[in-house]
Amino acid sequence: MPLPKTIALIAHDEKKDEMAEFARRNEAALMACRIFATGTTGGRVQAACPELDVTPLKSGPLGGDQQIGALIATGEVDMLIFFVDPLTAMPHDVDVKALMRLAIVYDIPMALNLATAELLVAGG
Ligand SMILES: O=C(CO)COP(=O)(O)O
Repeated sequence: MPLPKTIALIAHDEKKDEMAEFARRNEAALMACRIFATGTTGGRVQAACPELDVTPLKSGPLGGDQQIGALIATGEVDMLIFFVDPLTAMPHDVDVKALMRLAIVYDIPMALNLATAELLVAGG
């Protein structure tokens, strides 16, 4: 199954290396997609894979999660890959929860860890 046309990529700080490696490993599949990302994540992904079509939004704590939530609500993002750090308290935890809630409300595929993200890009 081909990937959806538009994907959001987000990684908390402790997971950004993992996201950059994930993007590199799956660069061929991601080439077919428009990618939205929170600010710092987008910069890391673009640096790792300069050929990818990455649109960076605001950094997560400054509203980036909410921007991606709005894109899900308007049907402009149809898959979410979000490498969450479960061991660090976040000042914008409510934004993170709101984003996950919208992904559930609009029933888009959502991966919150590497294992699930690999399944999604493999079409599983
Ligand atoms: O905080 C984030 C998601 O909640 C990620 O934001 P950055 O990609 O800007 O670090």
